[in-house]
Amino acid sequence: MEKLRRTMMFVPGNNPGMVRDAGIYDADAIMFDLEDAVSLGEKDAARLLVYQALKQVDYGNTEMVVRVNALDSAYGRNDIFAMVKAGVDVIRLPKTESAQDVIDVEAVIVEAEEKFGVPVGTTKMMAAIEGAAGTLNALAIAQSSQRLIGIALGAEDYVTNMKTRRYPDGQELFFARSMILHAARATGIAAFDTVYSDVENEAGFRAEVELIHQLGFDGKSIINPRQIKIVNDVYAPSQKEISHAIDVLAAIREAEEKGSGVISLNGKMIDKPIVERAERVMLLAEAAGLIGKELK
Ligand SMILES: CC(C)(COP(=O)(O)OP(=O)(O)OC[C@H]1O[C@@H](n2cnc3c(N)ncnc32)[C@H](O)[C@@H]1OP(=O)(O)O)[C@@H](O)C(=O)NCCC(=O)NCCSC(=O)C[C@@](O)(CC(=O)O)C(=O)O
Ligand SMILES: [Mg+2]
Repeated sequence: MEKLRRTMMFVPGNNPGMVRDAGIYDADAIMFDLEDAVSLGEKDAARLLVYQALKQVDYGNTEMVVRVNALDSAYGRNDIFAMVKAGVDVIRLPKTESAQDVIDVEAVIVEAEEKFGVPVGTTKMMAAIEGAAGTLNALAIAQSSQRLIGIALGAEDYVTNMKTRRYPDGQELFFARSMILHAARATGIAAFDTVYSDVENEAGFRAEVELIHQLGFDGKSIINPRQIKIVNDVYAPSQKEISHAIDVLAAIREAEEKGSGVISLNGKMIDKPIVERAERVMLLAEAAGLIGKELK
């Protein structure tokens, strides 16, 4: 079954209080950051803090992601070794520019898995695209490893690279968002939108979430627990969508029982993509607490 990742919450890896309590807010994924949220002087301490947290703190079933430093920095290799040893679920590469960036990081992950007796292939990856080169190479990046669960936009770095800034309507991100979405969908992996840095602007944040939901993103990187409910609200299906999904799934079950290939509901033909959408509506409805498992 598809794993829901509506929210991936960045948690600065050098903040002991935030790292310790990150699990209480019910983000779909927690993303400890060892890269840009951590100053150079704190890199080693942050790596140790995140390592200890992954080993000792109970984050329940929440997916644990760590954004490591780039491999060509003084920290990337040590970050990867420590996180693999700690049993992290997903390693996020920052500022991915090419398929080779992913292949290089994967090689270090394999080394670390072998060294620490972690079954090879266990550690998943995601790649953040944060500039023009990565955007143009999005498809090759998405195709570069079986370990990739998804690709993500990093808009703050992206707009800097593009010599612009972020605007309320997000026009400046349209090409990158489209490239990332198409690359993800073409390869069957997930697409994650970028952070919204103005935490106090809830209306602006909601408008951005509505836009990326409409475009088809699986979810969004976030930076503050207050952003979780807004994302979950926007991604929750309406009662009308849920009722329709229930009818679609009932119709397909009935058709299967009768051995019929063609299904119609209220005079409209129901085909595979409609059934797939109905299943996803039910998954999102269950995650939003709008239905019980028995209705799925
Ligand atoms: C923004 C702010 C300072 C606001 O602080 P405030 O104090 O006003 O927050 P409040 O709401 O008052 O906090 C209420 C309670 O929640 C706790 N709490 C808050 N935030 C929490 C959190 N994140 N994790 C766990 N706990 C948290 C807090 O400790 C308090 O707990 P308590 O005291 O117990 O009540 C704070 O949120 C924060 O630091 N965020 C993370 C920033 C960060 O990680 N940036 C790097 C990643 S982006 C990047 O690099 C760009 C990118 O690369 C991205 C891409 O690639 O997509 C690109 O290029 O675009
Ligand atoms: Mg960035």
